[in-house]
Amino acid sequence: MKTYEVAVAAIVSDWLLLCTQRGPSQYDYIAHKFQFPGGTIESDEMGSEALKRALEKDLNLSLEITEDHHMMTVEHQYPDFKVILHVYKIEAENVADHLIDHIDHVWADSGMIYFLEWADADFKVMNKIIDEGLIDWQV
Ligand SMILES: Nc1nc2c([nH]c(=O)n2[C@H]2C[C@H](O)[C@@H](COP(=O)(O)OP(=O)(O)OP(=O)(O)O)O2)c(=O)[nH]1
Repeated sequence: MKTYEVAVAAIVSDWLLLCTQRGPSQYDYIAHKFQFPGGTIESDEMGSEALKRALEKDLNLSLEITEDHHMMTVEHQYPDFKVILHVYKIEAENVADHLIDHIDHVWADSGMIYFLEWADADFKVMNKIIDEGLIDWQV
């Protein structure tokens, strides 16, 4: 079964998390789910390089990302493939994102985050973001 290594970003700005919504997919358990922005790591790339490339391509977002930003790695088995998500934590101000490859996005606080329909692999990451107090409740 195929395994994808994916570099994704937990982008936090002003105590809110950037959550992006995928478009259609051949797999209904992935289609239209919320996810962290990012992309598949090519064989000759570091995760941080793949992530920088994906954010520029998908969000027109240029950010300084190094391996020092690596926060955690999680694995998840979907019915048809496995993903290994390498998660990078990016704290930035005035992030101006422009959706190119997603159908919607939300800057979520810790109250809203669990109301979104996430890709299953992402739940462990969200729990860590909440545990670490990276995002806040907004009134
Ligand atoms: N980007 C991203 N992918 C995720 C997340 N969670 C998760 O299970 N995935 C899965 C969905 C995809 O099957 C796989 C690869 O992600 P990808 O962004 O490269 O997806 P894709 O198949 O649309 O690839 P591409 O055409 O954009 O290159 O990882 C997540 O939080 N962010």
